[in-house]
Amino acid sequence: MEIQAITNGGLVHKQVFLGHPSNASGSQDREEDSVSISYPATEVVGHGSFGVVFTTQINETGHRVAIKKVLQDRRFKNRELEIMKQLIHPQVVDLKYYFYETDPQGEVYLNLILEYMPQSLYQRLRHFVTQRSNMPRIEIKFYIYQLAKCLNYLHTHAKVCHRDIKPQNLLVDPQTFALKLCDFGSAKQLKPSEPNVSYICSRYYRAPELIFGATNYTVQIDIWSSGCVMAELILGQPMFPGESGIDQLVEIIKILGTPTKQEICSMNPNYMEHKFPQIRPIPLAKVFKREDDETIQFLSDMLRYDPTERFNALQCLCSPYFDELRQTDGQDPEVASVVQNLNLMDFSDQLEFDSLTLEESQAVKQRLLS
Ligand SMILES: Nc1ncnc2c1ncn2[C@@H]1O[C@H](COP(=O)(O)OP(=O)(O)OP(=O)(O)O)[C@@H](O)[C@H]1O
Repeated sequence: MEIQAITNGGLVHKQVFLGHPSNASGSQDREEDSVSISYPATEVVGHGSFGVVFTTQINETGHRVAIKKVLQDRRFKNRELEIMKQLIHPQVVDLKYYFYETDPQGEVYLNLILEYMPQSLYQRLRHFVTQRSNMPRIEIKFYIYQLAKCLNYLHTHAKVCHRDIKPQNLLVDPQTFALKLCDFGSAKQLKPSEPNVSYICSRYYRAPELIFGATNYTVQIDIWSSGCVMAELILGQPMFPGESGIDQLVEIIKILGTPTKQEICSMNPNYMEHKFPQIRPIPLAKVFKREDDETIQFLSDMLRYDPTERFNALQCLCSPYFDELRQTDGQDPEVASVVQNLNLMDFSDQLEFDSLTLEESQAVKQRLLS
């Protein structure tokens, strides 16, 4: 779903709740957490599977925002809202406010007022593809680094799995190269003791354990999707363009080869007895002919069948592939200025390393900041 806005003059006045209420523990909507705002009325043009998104500017703050309107089932809390209220990170689209509306038929709608970003990564990539050119390697590196930073925060601090990482849900500003994750409509806090549905995530980006129908999957499914996104930015087209659920597995096997018994066991032990045709892997260096060793190695670390062998978000951040962003001596001044403006080397102990022991976090910091 893409968004557009047509302003038709009139001002809308709304009493809205703050996206991050002062009393973080309470999920009740409290009057003391509400403010009044106004914005020019906009006509909705884009429709998605769950709702509509339009854009406007808040009069009181001057902030450009995107308003996502979704049908709200009165019987349940909205999971997207509950998750977004908790998330505060530079690489997550910020929930500024929210409000409810009832239409003449009595249907309740939830409106999420979000920080605005000019483009999706999907649109950005199309820009290069239509020009028959490639996205510059350094631009890919800026985006994938921010995605890894975002997932490290989501997975370790917030314990949230996004479950729908794809270029359409990664919003970018091509002027600054900032990237922010949006659409938490499929996101969930995964608990090891509770099963989760496997029919989530958009087809091309689905981790193999989801295709195998696993219900005990982990946040590592987001890393697979991120590997697919990175591959797509390099290739200019999806790496595994499956035409159906099962064809998706065929596309993966065509490149990575048939998974071993142990890999299948790690994805879903129920498939152990299943016979798969034996296909040999194609080395990634052949698929990505013009990429250097670090890039190939990093892609293969993200695109592993076994979710426990697949890099986690922090391992991704530590990959030599990103050393170009960390280099201090002789770094290209343009790269250095993007790194500085986006605060890419800024880490908050509390948000980003709180799953590590003191020793581990010191070692990681040395790697990340050297
Ligand atoms: N904060 C934002 N700033 C700018 N554009 C946004 C923003 N949030 C969403 N969009 C645009 O709206 C599209 C749809 O948003 P989102 O994915 O949250 O809605 P959805 O109903 O879940 O859509 P879909 O059916 O594509 O899953 C995004 O792909 C993006 O193009």
